Amino acid sequence: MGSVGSFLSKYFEKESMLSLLRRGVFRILTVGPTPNHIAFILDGNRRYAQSLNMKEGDGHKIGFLTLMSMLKYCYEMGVKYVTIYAFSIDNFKRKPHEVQNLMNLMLEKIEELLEEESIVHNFGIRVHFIGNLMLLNEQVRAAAKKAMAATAKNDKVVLSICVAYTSTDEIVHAIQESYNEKQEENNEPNSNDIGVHKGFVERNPNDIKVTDIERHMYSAFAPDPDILIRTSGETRLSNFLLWQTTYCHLYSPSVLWPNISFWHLVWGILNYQRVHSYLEKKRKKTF
Ligand SMILES: CC(C)=CCC/C(C)=C/CC/C(C)=C/COP(=O)(O)OP(=O)(O)O
Repeated sequence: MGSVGSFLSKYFEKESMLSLLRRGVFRILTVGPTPNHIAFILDGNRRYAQSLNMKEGDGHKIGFLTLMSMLKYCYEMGVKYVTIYAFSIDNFKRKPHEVQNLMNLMLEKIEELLEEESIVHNFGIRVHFIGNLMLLNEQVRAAAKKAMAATAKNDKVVLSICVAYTSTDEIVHAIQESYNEKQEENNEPNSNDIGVHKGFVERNPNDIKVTDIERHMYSAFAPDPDILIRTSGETRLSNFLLWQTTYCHLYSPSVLWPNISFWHLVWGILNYQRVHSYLEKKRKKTF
């Protein structure tokens, strides 16, 4: 009992030291511009498991624990929005048993997120599931809806979990919704006049504008991400937030997702701060 007690006190001592160190680092970082929204592509979970001769699914389980730490770091430092790519529509093409295992893991973890001691309660997180939720099985869809409803009143920070998501699907969905809206507004079910234009010259009030499409994006409630972190050294966007990342800083450390650490996040933020004023000028089109 004594040794368990001393192990626990050493553990908590180390944890509070680390938390103190993190707070010190965040203090320094907040001298510069801090990101409001960070998006993550959690790449490399299977490769991590393979490299350690583990079962494939164990890589994803460890990946989930890594995600919990990363969320804690982000919210502790004042990031308001975090968006993660948890499962793309293309991932449905994986072997059926792998898709099933990932869905089971998702279900288990969504339920865990709603428990009393979870990170969701500790940080007052509002959870959004983003994507074509109709492609999910009944159980996962119901769990996702339950999590959204249970956290709907949380207003401190936001976690958007992209599942059954691709950016092109989101854009097509938003255009379709914009089109339906225009038809309703004009009460012209067969109007052939509705077009899409890029927003400079207003040709026709029936035209779908960029702002219409933006209002109908699944992610319309969040500002565009400031930083996108994709692990495993991949520099592709893989159909993730294509519409929202024009002025986003992309950081792709070579580390596999389960090995990403606090220091990678710090490095990503420092790099973002280095290019921040340039990105802002581009965003505001001041040169
Ligand atoms: C409820 C909730 C938030 C759950 C999230 C669980 C989680 C960690 C999902 C990651 C899924 C995924 C397909 C990651 C990419 O790694 P990969 O499988 O493509 O690995 P690879 O890049 O090595 O092939």
